[in-house]
Amino acid sequence: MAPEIASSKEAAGFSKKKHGQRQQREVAAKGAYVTFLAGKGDYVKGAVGLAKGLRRAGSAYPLVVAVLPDVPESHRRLLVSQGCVVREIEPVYPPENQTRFAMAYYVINYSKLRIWQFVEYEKMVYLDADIQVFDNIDHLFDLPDGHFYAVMDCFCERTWSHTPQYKVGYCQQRPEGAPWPESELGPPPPAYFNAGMFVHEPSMGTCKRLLATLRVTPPTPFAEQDFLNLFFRDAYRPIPLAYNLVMAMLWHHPEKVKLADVKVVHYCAAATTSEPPWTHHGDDTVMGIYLGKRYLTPFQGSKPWKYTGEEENMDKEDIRALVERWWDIYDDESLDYKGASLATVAVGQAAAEEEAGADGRKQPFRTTLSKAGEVRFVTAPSAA
Ligand SMILES: O=c1ccn([C@@H]2O[C@H](COP(=O)(O)OP(=O)(O)O)[C@@H](O)[C@H]2O)c(=O)[nH]1
Ligand SMILES: OC[C@H]1O[C@H](O[C@@H]2[C@@H](O)[C@H](O)[C@@H](O)[C@H](O)[C@@H]2O)[C@H](O)[C@@H](O)[C@H]1O
Repeated sequence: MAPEIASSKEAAGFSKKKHGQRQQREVAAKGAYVTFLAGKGDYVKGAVGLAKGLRRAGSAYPLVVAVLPDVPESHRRLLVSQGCVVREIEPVYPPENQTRFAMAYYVINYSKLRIWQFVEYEKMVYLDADIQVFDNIDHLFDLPDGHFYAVMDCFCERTWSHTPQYKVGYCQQRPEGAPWPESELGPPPPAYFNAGMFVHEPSMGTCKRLLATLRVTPPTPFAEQDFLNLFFRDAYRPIPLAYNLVMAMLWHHPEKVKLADVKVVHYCAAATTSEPPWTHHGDDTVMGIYLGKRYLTPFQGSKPWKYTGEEENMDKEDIRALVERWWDIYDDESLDYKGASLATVAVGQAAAEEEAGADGRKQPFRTTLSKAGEVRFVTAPSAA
């Protein structure tokens, strides 16, 4: 069955039934921001930073954090203490397939599709946990219904090296650059968005169609981002770069970036290092993909909580300044949630034991690189 393409109305989850639901949901909250959290690692810092950044920007909407079952209780309590609405979601996996994702861990990102189930909200703005909001963007909730809004991505990073665009040097951000070889490859690819930030309308009908279509859609390197671009191809409406500055734009298309106008920064630059990422940073939990001579380490690069400034492109002054701005918000105690503490954050022994694992040791894992691109998870030798 060919993958189903959502119509504009479909994209809004609009259906006759929806109108009925909408009447029933008159009291439904108009909207909420939503992010996604998986695992026991440091992305929780990103979610806390995002909650504080939205507060600093004076947002009127709550932040929902969709957590996979493996997010520890201590991280959930921390998020609640920062005023977040924590909602556990079931993982979503793509059909079995031998595809190699651009990043091995992208397979967990399919679980983002669960946020279409949050039908208590009429409209949601999704933000990756490695995003920070520096200006109020609440006006996005007033965008016309019936479309899928997101910022166009850039094809110039190594993470795109598997694509025909990268091979011919074509990027949608600069179509006047290397022209798309239409005679050889047919029409250029349709506008393609970065799935780290988007405006969508939750609907059970749309969620069911997303999951049913996913079951018959072979996975591709950019995982749920590729899938969402396919499913919402007709409903997609590009919004300005200011709403999701994909970091690589700073060195691939600097002429398109006016930092003073940027409202949302996406710390998503993957970096490459000559040393295996775990030795490079002495951190057993860092994953990496072997590219032949170098390792692609998604977690380093521009992730503020892992930032060293040592990797390729990361030593640029504007990157350093943006990372500092992220930390200024994260460390600002005046931005902590002051509401009724729905839960105290017991980060004491109990939580530490919980995270250390049954045998009391921190459970590191590490990829071992049997050959370029193939990644297997094994226990870190040091912990053996
Ligand atoms: O171990 C992980 C990896 C990813 N994520 C979530 O999945 C999103 C997308 O992953 P990532 O940011 O690494 O993708 P990028 O945009 O950097 O390619 C993150 O922002 C987090 O919200 C997570 O919670 N834990
Ligand atoms: O699972 C696929 C992921 O694909 C995207 O990450 C990529 C993409 O943006 C490339 O264009 C960049 O070159 C790359 O650095 C970046 O990691 C989304 O940001 C992320 O949320 C998630 O959907």
